[in-house]
Amino acid sequence: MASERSVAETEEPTRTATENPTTNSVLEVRGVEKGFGDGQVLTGLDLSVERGELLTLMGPNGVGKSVLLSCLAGSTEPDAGEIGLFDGRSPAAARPDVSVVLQGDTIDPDLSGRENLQFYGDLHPRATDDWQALVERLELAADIDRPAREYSGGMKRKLELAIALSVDADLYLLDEPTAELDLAMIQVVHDLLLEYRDAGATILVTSHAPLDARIADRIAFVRDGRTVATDRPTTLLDRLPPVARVRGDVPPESQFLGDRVFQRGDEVRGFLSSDDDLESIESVVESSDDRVTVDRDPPSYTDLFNYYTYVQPARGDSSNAASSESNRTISERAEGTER
Ligand SMILES: Nc1ncnc2c1ncn2[C@@H]1O[C@H](COP(=O)(O)OP(=O)(O)OP(=O)(O)O)[C@@H](O)[C@H]1O
Repeated sequence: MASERSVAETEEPTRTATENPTTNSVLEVRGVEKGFGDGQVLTGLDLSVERGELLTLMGPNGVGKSVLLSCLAGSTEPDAGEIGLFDGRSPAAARPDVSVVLQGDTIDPDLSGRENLQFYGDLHPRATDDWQALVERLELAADIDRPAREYSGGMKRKLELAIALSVDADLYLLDEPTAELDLAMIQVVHDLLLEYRDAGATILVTSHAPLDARIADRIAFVRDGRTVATDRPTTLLDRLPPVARVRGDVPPESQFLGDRVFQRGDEVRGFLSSDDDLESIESVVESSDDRVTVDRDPPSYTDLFNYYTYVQPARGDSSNAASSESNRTISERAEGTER
């Protein structure tokens, strides 16, 4: 039975692996570029994932999250840049210690759920029988002998996740594991990922759902093919410009940073240069109408997503501590050598 615990969007992560100062890097990505034909997808992406942390890679549809994961898994060759896993191994060399789910790329529709699990279990050297408990937790047990072609989108996501998590890996690369899941099942998946993280696994999850920010030790936002911000969720929230909430009227977008406003239910939200801008918004809305309110509101994870996706000018990620080391190659760092 799925947990009934509510998923509060602004709930903060309860356990944070990155508070442990002894962690070290499991995944290093430096200047990765990848294009298809004339279209450039990744344009020099840097990323570092620490041992035992759960990092959520966020960005809008089509920004290149899956392409990056495919590069990390060794399924796609980058055009440029470096990828080092664990002690600087290539994706191909690291494969026995990594468990990967690339969305929509895993399940054989002609096999049942159980046969898919057995097929992938035979392929991976670190596969376990944990899939039986996982399909129970994910409420897939009743459908496990049906052909996968009959599965809904959410059932396929759950089967992919059971395949990935039944491997006793050191690093999990999970492409949008909560896509198409209902809220109760998202909570189950979040609980599972935190359990794996707490047991010592390193997890990289991609997502365009602000809800997935709540389990992240760190979030990395991708925009225009590179990371534009990487930090703990609370740090990123603290760093956001003031958020204005307007109810009862829609002020001009030009009043807000990035000339953007965001509709949420019956309110409009936008970012301000400073709290002083609240007054100028009040001056342009229908302030004689009692139903119109303008106030400052604490930022939510949706605000965080909107800011880094649509408002902040795209630029390199100065907050990614690892990028300050980008002048050293991954192999140099793996060997502990200095330039
Ligand atoms: N094999 C390919 N050939 C050509 N273009 C591709 C290929 N694979 C990905 N792309 C393009 O790369 C871009 C990034 O795709 P990707 O699937 O990585 O996005 P994403 O960030 O994972 O999006 P979503 O959140 O929708 O899953 C898209 O424009 C996509 O069309």
